[in-house]
Amino acid sequence: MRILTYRGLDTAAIPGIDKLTDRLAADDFRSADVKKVGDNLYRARLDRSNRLLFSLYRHQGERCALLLEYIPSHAYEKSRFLARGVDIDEARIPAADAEAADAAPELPYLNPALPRFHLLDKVLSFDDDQEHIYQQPPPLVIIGSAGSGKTALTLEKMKDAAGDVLYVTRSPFLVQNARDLYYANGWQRDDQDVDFLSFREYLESIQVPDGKEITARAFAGWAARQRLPKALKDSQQLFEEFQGAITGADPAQAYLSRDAYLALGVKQSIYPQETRAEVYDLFEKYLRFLDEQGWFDANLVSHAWLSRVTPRYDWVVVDEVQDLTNVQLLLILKSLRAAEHFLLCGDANQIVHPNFFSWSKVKSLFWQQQADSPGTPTDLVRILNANFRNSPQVTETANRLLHIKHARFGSVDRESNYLVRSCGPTQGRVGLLQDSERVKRDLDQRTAASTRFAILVLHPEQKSEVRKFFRTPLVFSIHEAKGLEYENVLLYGFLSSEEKRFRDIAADLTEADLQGELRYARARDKGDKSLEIYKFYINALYVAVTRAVRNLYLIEPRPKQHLLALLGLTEVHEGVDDVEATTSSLEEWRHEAHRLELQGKEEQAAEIREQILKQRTPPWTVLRGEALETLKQKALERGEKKAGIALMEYALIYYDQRLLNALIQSGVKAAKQPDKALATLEKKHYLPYTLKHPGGVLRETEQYGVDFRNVFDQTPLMVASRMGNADLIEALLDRDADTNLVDANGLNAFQIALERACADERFARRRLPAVYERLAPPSMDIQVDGRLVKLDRRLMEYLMLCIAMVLFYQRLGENYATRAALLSAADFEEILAQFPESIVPVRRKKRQYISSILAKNEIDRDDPYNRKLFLRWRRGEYIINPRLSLRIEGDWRRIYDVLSPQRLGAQLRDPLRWRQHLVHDPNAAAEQALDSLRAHLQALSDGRKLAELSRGSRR
Ligand SMILES: Nc1ncnc2c1ncn2[C@@H]1O[C@H](COP(=O)(O)OP(=O)(O)OP(=O)(O)O)[C@@H](O)[C@H]1O
Repeated sequence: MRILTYRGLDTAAIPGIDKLTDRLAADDFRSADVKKVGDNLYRARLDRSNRLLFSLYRHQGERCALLLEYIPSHAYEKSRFLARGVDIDEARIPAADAEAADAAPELPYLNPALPRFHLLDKVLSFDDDQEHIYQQPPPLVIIGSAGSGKTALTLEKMKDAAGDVLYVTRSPFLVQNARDLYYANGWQRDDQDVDFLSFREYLESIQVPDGKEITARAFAGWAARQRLPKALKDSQQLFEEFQGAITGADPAQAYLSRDAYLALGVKQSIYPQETRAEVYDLFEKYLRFLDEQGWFDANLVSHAWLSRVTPRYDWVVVDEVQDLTNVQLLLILKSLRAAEHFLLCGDANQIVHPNFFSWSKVKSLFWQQQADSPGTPTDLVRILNANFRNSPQVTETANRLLHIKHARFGSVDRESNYLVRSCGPTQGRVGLLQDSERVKRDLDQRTAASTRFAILVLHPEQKSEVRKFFRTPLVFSIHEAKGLEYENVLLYGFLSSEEKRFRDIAADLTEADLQGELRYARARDKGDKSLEIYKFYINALYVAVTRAVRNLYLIEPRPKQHLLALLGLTEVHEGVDDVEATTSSLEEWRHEAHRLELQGKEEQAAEIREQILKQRTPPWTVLRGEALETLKQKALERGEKKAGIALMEYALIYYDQRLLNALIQSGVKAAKQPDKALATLEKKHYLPYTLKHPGGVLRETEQYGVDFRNVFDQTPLMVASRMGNADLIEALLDRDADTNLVDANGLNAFQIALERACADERFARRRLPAVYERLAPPSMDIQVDGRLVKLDRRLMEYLMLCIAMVLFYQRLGENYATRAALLSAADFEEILAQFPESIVPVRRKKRQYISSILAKNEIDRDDPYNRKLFLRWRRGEYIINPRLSLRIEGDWRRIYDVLSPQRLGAQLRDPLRWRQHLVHDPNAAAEQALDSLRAHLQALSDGRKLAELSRGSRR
């Protein structure tokens, strides 16, 4: 058996490791005392009390043991790889033998020369190029085609960096994905603080810009309202020109002057000289449009922010750098404490519209930055040219395209001048299909229900043509296709829609022009503008082809085209028997819709939900806004009994003590015994959420979507969380339930479980750990002093802010009404004391520690890591900073708009009577106190200073 060691495992520090690995290598599992302790997790015996954890794999018929973790003194509960909180009884776990490896998963690639492996979401053995780059110090620019492992390698390199680290890329989807990969399998490093930010979030972390970022869609809407001359009809192209040529390219200015724009060289603009004046007129209109309609342009903001950004990172990683402009990149690099501590990766061949990205520009940007620090390395660029994602057949076609592009237009630049070596795990097919009714019908039948088959067209208008023949919702124009990948891809009329262009591209090339390696060559005719325009078409085709992981099909009405012949596609197939016929489950379609939504492909996601999932809107009325007001009227003013009960239920769910008081006063007796009423309510409304087999809940999610709202404005995830049903939570998360949605109190599902745990010690001990693990969102977006702060869930501040939100309802009203007190360290201490160790370690539960966190995050405290979460009202008493905002479902909302101050209340108390006729009603005084608290919160939210307010003294 082959032995491989995880890169994070320090074998030198493990006693008896050599003897044990010898035994494993000899397949002697018996002497190694191997036992199975988890899913592909085995433990072997090092000595009496120490153990080693490993996994089994196969590679090309060979058995492999992958050593993962040292477990000293039976301390399985501290293991990174075993699920937290495991309880392993060594005497009861089954023994395993070496044959277990024969059924183990296959490793797609294994470098024969490297004994160490890496681990993200899966095991990786780096090839020689990857390993070489992995060993290089920064600065580094890693260039590689799609699927060459840039992201994987970069993330592994990032793990070696201590201090403050930034990972930034344009697409929010990629950011989320990268973060998940990074922390997969329980990875953590205490001396590292990583921000995973999309470029927009990065801008916001310097200063949140006013308005919303302009989108291609909004731009297209604006462009449609202009009278555009024919040459400027393509709004996407115009958008690219504004964002890549007029703004963004020159960091020295926000945008080019008219003269500077007109003077741009042929290669610096999409448009020929004669149309540029009109383009610039439109650009000026665009600037006005942004201003008037409250949009912002990321380049313009980036330029403005150059004067605000300060160094705050020790390491910066920029992924998909080709999607960023020069000014954006400069803004990122300026956040570095040491200018050369960066890692950039990207692929110039994946640019669809020419946005004027070039590696030489990136390099010169770096050199400008470095002007005053000579002695930095000159050779920054490293190239990855393997492909681990696509089948060899698809890679071969992509390589041919690179050849054609090279032969016709010269190299994009010296750095993007390489072919791709396929390490693709599976074989595939590339074929041309007959454009006939029968083929299309058969193809549709095989693919309509499959999430693994997508159709790509060049122009958005072609989508409606495709829909005449194909039912699949997975139809994309090339601009939408970037970043997507599917097992099977059909290009429909891709070349025929621009036959002349593609004919001109293929020109008189012959097979002989497509041989050998690419050599760096400049374009044949630099002045020929048309060549620039053609690049769009060839790049588009390149991107389209590389979306296919395994099989690529083309249907062309006119299949006899020279370019197709150059790609080796001369034979037209009439049968589609080879095409995989799959019916994806509803589950898979749900995932697909969700994945597309995350990537901003709303149109296709909506189509899936409508056509395939057939989701409906629930028939009931959700209690919010007007419906809630009407209910209040019926219950409180008209005294309707049924309405009274419904309103009481609402008040109980939302800790609305004021509403409960009103109900008691209007004679709803049950409201006097909230605990009893709550138990009844849970039986009445939440029973299906407590069952071991929650089929009823899941069926409802199938009808209405996983995040539907019940009458109380709660999603199924929120209710499952409230009931502490970890299995149901798991099932809902598997269906992509959204953990960020909030209820009518502004609390998300995780905070709802916290709310319960704060009030119920048993829940905190028994239910909270499993819920916490699954539901706490990785970070909270907060805004303080106009800047975005991503509060990571690993921080104590995250938990403290969440608890403060919960205590707002549970304690603040009572504290203030009875003692004129707010929230203190004692309140937090009391709550945290009942949380289990796995959530909060003992040292973090101590009063002193809690006080230090409150103090460190006071708004006026001078501390570099102050997140300004709390306002100190008076000594030892706090509220959440009223000037703090939270991002809720995409929009910034001030904290006391998210929470509901009108719900602050205190329990009714009996009037005090003394002598014979003197009566004091404490309830009126309490209400008065709370009114003044509400007024204070409002004033502080509006920007008044605490010192300006007259605060009541303690009673
Ligand atoms: N050495 C390796 N062995 C096996 N699989 C690998 C290896 N390196 C990368 N991969 C896998 O190949 C796939 C592509 O890698 P990755 O996403 O890092 O590529 P990329 O260059 O960033 O691609 P893109 O430009 O499309 O984002 C991933 O599934 C990754 O896990």
